[in-house]
Amino acid sequence: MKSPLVVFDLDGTLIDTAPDLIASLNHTIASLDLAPVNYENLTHLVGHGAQAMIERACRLRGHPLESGDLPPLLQRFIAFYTDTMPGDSKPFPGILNAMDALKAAGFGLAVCTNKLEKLAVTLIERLNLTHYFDVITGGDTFTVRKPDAQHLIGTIERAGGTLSRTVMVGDSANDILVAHNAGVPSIAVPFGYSDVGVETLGPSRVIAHYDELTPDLVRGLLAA
Ligand SMILES: O=C(O)COP(=O)(O)O
Ligand SMILES: [Mg+2]
Repeated sequence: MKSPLVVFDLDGTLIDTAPDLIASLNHTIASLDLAPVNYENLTHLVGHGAQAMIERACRLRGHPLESGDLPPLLQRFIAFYTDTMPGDSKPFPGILNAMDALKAAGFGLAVCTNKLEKLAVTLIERLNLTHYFDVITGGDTFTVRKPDAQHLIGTIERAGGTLSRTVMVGDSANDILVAHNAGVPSIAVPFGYSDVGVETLGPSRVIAHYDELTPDLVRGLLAA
């Protein structure tokens, strides 16, 4: 039987990236003379990748984008974010111990994020976390992204895992939805960037701290 696989979302789940996402977004929209956004705004903006984040921020600031506006803004975002990474971004409390314990128990670990793959890989590299993961897939790795089941299914395939032995961990609607769509159990964390309470998203479990993310919890969800 294949080892269990735990697939993590990135922004708001593995890593607290909010300060750098906000700074990069504000650097980007400043070029249009738009007022900055804050953490409260971010929960409505993040989760669908950089393009959607920029489009939503511009709309929020009363400047809906026209076709052709986006590419230079996206380049500006990517350049600034790449230059500043890892910035103030850091792994959430307890996640490294939890991943160490999962790996020691023989579990595979993977990342399935709607962040652009290159940005996700670079951030994880600069935080020296690359060795934890069998695979990192982003919002542009496949032709579809979360909440489309194929993003998670493709991630599991690349990690050498199997659908019936996988649990998804995330902070937002797209993570719980992608797990539901792929038919795998999900664990929600309440400290990320969801604009609604994560318990309302229908996860299999909510954990308040990564101390709770043990091999036994994952085995229990897989057995249920
Ligand atoms: O960057 C985003 O918009 C989403 O990132 P996430 O899927 O890792 O939460
Ligand atoms: Mg997230």
